[in-house]
Amino acid sequence: MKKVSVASLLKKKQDGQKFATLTAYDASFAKLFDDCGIDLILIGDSLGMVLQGESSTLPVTVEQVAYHTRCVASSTERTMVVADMPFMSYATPEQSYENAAALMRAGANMVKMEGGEWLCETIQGLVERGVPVCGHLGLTPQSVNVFGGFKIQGRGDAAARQLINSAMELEKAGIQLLVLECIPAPLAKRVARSLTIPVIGIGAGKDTDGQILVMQDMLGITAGYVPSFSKNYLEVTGNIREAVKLYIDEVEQGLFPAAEQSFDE
Ligand SMILES: Nc1nc(=O)c2c([nH]1)NC[C@@H]1CN(c3ccc(C(=O)N[C@@H](CCC(=O)O)C(=O)O)cc3)CN21
Ligand SMILES: CC(C)C(=O)C(=O)O
Ligand SMILES: [Mg+2]
Repeated sequence: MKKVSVASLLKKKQDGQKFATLTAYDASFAKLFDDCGIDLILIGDSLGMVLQGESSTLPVTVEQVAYHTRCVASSTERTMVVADMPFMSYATPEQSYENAAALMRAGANMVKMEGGEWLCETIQGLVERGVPVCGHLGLTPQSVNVFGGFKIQGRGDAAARQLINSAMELEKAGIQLLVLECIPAPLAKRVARSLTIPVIGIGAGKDTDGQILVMQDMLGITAGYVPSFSKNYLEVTGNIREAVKLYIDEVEQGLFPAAEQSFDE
């Protein structure tokens, strides 16, 4: 089976075709998502919250993400595999090379890092050394202590301008995908239209090129807090495979996220 690549996601963007992605942390769900046609699986550092029961993503280590990346990569054929670089594992370019290498050796096709302009040198260095990079802007959960909680970002003209500038600088530095989390829908739409690369949203409205959800949220089995921008698809279908297929369908048709799962401003 032909593997999904950045080029195929870029083609979807250019053709105006939306795509669905999910987090996964183990072989069984990863295989199920791969079978259902999920284009990209993220081994998110959300695993600290949904697997370990922590109240933030900060305790997660590179070794833990590498372990779960191995679990996912070993059972997937078609889907792209992206691994989160955990908190403080990419504070300097040198540190990022070593830690990204561990995740790539574990089977990732790309690594994801949270942050703006300060990351540009790191991104350029990684790409030059053969590591594809996905950016992440908006509500970047590793900065929860700076934000003072999991709060919507990018509200107001100044914050919006700042986020658009950051996105353009990251693209120039070499990211091939960008995640936008928990920002007003109109801002996410502007960013997606301003960039050539595919933009994947979570709590960022329906006008990004792709969508991502934490798998436990879309199955309604999350221990702890469930963000308001998620939707329980298992409740609708009563069957996991059908839930995943319905999610893909709703994303492709532009039905998810609806207004109730988006922030206007
Ligand atoms: N289960 C789960 N789902 C996620 O989407 C997720 C995680 N865990 N862990 C890592 C991060 C943290 N995330 C979060 C967590 C909470 C909110 C939250 O409380 N959002 C409020 C908006 C707050 C505001 O209005 O400013 C919401 O209503 O959704 C958002 C993202 C997203 N990620
Ligand atoms: C919510 C997604 C984008 C993420 O970073 C994670 O699952 O850790
Ligand atoms: Mg993450």
